[in-house]
Amino acid sequence: MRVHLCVVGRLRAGPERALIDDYLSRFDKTGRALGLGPARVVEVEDKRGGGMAAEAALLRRAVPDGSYLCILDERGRVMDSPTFADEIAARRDQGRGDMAFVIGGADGIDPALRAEADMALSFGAMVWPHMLARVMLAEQLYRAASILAGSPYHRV
Ligand SMILES: C[S@@+](CC[C@H](N)C(=O)[O-])C[C@H]1O[C@@H](n2cnc3c(N)ncnc32)[C@H](O)[C@@H]1O
Repeated sequence: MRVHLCVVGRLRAGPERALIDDYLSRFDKTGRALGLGPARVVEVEDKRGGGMAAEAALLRRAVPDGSYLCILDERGRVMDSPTFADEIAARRDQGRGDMAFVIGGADGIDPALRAEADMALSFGAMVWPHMLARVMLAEQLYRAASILAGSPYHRV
């Protein structure tokens, strides 16, 4: 199952980008034997200032048809890492070819796109900057693959 991180805004080279690349390449390596991956990041940017609706149009184009769509939103469902891993495994086992995660920009995700999502995932009630949300998602994807592989990366 391919994994797409569809995000608003371009992230320049720097520590956040290095972490994302590292976690996603670890996810790809660990996930290969599990039928997970590869993961890719698609950055969209609306340069005309069209706001959330314009960003939503770009994000919809970035999400492959038939994807299981999970938006990231502080009002979404909070879950522990093993449950997140189970969610991903369940989509794979349902035969989904693609799972897409959407992270919004400074204004968040357009309500119409939010309503189209199959799931809303929260990293807690606090609002995080989008670049940190990307790093956290990349790490949780790697953690999920490690849990499913039975490797000792995740310890409670
Ligand atoms: C700076 S936040 C935007 C917050 C915006 N004020 C709003 O009302 O949604 C940018 C993006 O990061 C993600 N994000 C931020 N905090 C989050 C959290 N606690 N859980 C999940 N995603 C989060 C969301 O995708 C959000 O659209």
